[in-house]
Amino acid sequence: MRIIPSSCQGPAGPRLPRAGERESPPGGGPVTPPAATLGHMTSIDVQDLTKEYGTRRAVDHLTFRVLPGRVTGFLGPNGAGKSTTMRLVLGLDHPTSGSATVGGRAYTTLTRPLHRVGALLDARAAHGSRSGRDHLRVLAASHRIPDRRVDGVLEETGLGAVARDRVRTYSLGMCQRLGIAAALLGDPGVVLLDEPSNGLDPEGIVWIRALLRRLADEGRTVLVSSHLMNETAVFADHLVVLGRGRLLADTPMREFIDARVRPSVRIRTSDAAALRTALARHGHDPEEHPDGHWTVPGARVDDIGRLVSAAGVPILELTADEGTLEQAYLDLTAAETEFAAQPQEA
Ligand SMILES: Nc1ncnc2c1ncn2[C@@H]1O[C@H](COP(=O)(O)OP(=O)(O)OP(=O)(O)O)[C@@H](O)[C@H]1O
Repeated sequence: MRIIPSSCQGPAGPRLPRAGERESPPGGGPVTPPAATLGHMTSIDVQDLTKEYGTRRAVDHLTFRVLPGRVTGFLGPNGAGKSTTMRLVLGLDHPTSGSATVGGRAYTTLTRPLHRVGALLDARAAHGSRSGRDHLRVLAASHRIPDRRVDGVLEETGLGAVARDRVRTYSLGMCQRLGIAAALLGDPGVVLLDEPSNGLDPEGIVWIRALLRRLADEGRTVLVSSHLMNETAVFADHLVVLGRGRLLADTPMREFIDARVRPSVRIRTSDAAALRTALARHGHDPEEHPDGHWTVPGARVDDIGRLVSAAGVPILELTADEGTLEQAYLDLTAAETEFAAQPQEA
């Protein structure tokens, strides 16, 4: 969900159930314990989840689990169903079939939901005529959260200095920070963020990386959608990838890349003939590039370093190219991209 507002005003964002609206668990089940005692009860479970809008299937028999203690990156091309899945987890939409639960319970049945799940879906949700602080105070009051927590999350998200300014004067990055502050207000064990880096400046990007890492290290369940591959590669431990509403991958980050991108070694030399001869002698088939550097596909940097050194080849640069998340992601989703350019007709 990419959003480019000129202020935080815009269509009303999703309204989370208020404390007074809580429902008893179906069948009179146990009351939800406070966040501090949740432990293993914070996983998100998506089970055979399907959502159709008319004839359009946005989510298609999706099954995956998001576990605590790690940051899970939620990836997929435009229209893949990421936001719809998040909305279904948050009870903001009803599934056509299947289920999405948090700690084994549907979101709408949670007692003190803001203490269990914090979410940023739409940074424009805040009312522009209120100050950032008042926006959070209203939210806090409706969930019986003390005002001191409001000041805590304002400081934590770097909004302390602008807390009393009207939200309509906020930049997109400030709106994102306010949305994240709202998500953290109840100190929840589960955090869902839809493109939190959108609009953040470089300092904000570094800040969100550290925040996500801390939330995971504290044992929380963290699900973060993003279109920024380089960013996701930095903050995510695990990936869930969708394509056309279906699950394409549910795997640790490193395994995802290693399974799809063959590592190679990059070399620059002042003696190309000597390099080629030395590599060919050991069965390598290097590729020359227009800017003068060479790559050795499927090789390890230690092995190549040793053999070119033994052969006396002058080396200007020698680096391991381990493959990027972007390369692996594009390889996986190439056939899935809904809005990929159509082949031009002759
Ligand atoms: N309320 C709705 N009514 C009709 N169709 C919808 C609705 N919400 C989503 N869709 C459709 O469902 C599909 C999945 O959309 P969704 O927003 O979940 O994808 P996404 O992966 O979050 O995309 P993006 O990365 O562009 O934000 C799209 O085809 C979208 O047009």
